[in-house]
Amino acid sequence: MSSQNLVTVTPDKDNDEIAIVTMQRPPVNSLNLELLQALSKTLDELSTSDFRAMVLTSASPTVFSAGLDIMEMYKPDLKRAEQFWSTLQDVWLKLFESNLITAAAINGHAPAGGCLLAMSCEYRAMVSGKYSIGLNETALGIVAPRWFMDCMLNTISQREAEIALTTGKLFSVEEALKVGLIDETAKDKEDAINKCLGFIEKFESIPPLPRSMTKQKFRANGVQWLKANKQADIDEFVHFLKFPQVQQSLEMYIHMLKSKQNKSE
Ligand SMILES: CCCC/C=C\CC(=O)SCCNC(=O)CCNC(=O)[C@H](O)C(C)(C)COP(=O)(O)OP(=O)(O)OC[C@H]1O[C@@H](n2cnc3c(N)ncnc32)[C@H](O)[C@@H]1OP(=O)(O)O
Repeated sequence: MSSQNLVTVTPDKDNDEIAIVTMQRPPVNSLNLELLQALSKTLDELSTSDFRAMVLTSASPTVFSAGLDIMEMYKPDLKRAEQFWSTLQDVWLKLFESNLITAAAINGHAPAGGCLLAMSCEYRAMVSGKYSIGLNETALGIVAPRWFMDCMLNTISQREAEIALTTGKLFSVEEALKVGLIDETAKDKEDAINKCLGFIEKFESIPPLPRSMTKQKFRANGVQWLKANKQADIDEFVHFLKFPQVQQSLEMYIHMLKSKQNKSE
């Protein structure tokens, strides 16, 4: 699939000022460099378009996004790893600080980087079912960067976030609702999108500029560190990938994912 098709933008059928942004990198929307580049380009285009709001969702029936593509971190080409991390930083900054009203229709699992994308939006509706969401990095033997943590702190309490991150917790849909990691549950993807549209409707009579400036002021503390330390953060990521223990943990995790699949065959 060409990178152009990895993300589609469709106007909502009843309101052409709302973009439905769909990630479609089968099977699980894992965020590789190309998907991140497509997201970054889409966010640039949306920021200068007539759209005033976006709903982020996925074309997969059971996965919103499986997070970062582990193959980008396992035995990586270091130049590509730098570009990969820098693009992830850009996607996060563009989405977290977007002028648009942003909502996530989470139609399946959203671990790690998938949770980051959802948390970067202003509102989250998640389809009920045996899905999970959270920052599970420690369970993989890796450490979430501090801007992932800052992003979670914009959503849930410091105490809940610290326990969740240190234990690598993946929340069930009910648990996520209870701690405020998601705002509402939905019966299916269509219902999740409708709930996002309901959230967007709240701003019907609010002028866009003061709205987005207010949002950005609330979010300024979270982005300040990354903006001041972009290159140091890239260097730390690349340095971290060079540790044999990190590569070993990733290798074990990849085997676990593959053997999980063999078992269910
Ligand atoms: C300093 C570093 C900081 C890093 C910060 C962030 C880190 C991350 O985001 S790391 C990624 C964390 N993600 C996960 O832990 C999720 C892993 N995946 C799953 O748990 C399941 O795949 C999921 C629940 C999302 C979906 O389950 P299923 O629908 O049952 O699918 P499969 O598990 O069978 O997967 C299908 C296929 O996709 C491959 N896969 C899954 N996730 C990833 C991934 N994140 N990266 C790359 N590839 C992934 C999986 O191995 C299967 O591949 P095949 O065997 O080749 O079909």
